[in-house]
Amino acid sequence: MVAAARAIETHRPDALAGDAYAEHFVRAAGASAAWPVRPAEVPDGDANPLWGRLGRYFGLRTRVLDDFLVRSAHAGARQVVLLGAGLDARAFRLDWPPGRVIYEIDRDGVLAFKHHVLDGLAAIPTATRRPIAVDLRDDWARSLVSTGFDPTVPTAWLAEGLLLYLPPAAERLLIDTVDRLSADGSTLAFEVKLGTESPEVRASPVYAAARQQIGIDLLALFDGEPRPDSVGDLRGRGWSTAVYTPFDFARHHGRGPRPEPNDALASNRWVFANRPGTYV
Ligand SMILES: C[S@@+](CC[C@H](N)C(=O)[O-])C[C@H]1O[C@@H](n2cnc3c(N)ncnc32)[C@H](O)[C@@H]1O
Repeated sequence: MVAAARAIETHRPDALAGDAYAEHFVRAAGASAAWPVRPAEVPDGDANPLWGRLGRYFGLRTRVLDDFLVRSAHAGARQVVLLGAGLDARAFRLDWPPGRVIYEIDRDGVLAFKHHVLDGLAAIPTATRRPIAVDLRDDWARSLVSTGFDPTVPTAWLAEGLLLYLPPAAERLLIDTVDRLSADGSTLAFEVKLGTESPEVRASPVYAAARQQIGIDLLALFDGEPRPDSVGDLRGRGWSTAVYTPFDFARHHGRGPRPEPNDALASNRWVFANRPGTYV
């Protein structure tokens, strides 16, 4: 779904991010004609709650986190770790400074599908890329370090669209591991949902549209348990943190999504954290 949104974003006249691989992932997944990859294929355009509004949200998120990673790399991060990398093609499409190493962590089946598509396109990474097939509920630090990750140099970490699917114990493990393996000057960005959705929000058009248009119950995918306070945890460990709503960035870029009543996006926060030693 994120890949379809990125494909649509790529072809918007006011695109905030470009991902030429995204539409190939959607097609290879065998998604039916109901899955658009161009703005012209979206029924009702921007008024469509799923591919219009939520799609714009994914486009905005992609751009904001592209900027975060590239800025971190230029500020001194030598390594990038994409946690729950999914079909993120940043290792192929961003202009990395020389010498950067990108680790992509996800489950085996997801990475196998990704490699099948990228190999078919003869895609060439723009940095050294090291995929790691591991479950983030397990001891993934060991796999990361044994693949060459160096905890003594600054790292940029990203958990985009991930924590809302993980059980609280895995989120706590993730924050603890990032803290333990981060040299001074490291950065972390992640997305959280504050609390569980109210009945009004659960009835919002975006969730209904996902069920109707692509047969996916998004709410059923979220982990429903109370979330840990990862921002407070990081602050207690000496990280500086800044928390934004997506609407802050939408305003900055002069486009949607904008807040609306019973908004499924209202509880989303994007968190940027720095380990003292640099400021990105
Ligand atoms: C919504 S996707 C986001 C993917 C990517 N970060 C992006 O924004 O394009 C969530 C990803 O997290 C991965 N994921 C979820 N639970 C995981 C787990 N326990 N271990 C490893 N990966 C996991 C999924 O396989 C999926 O690729």
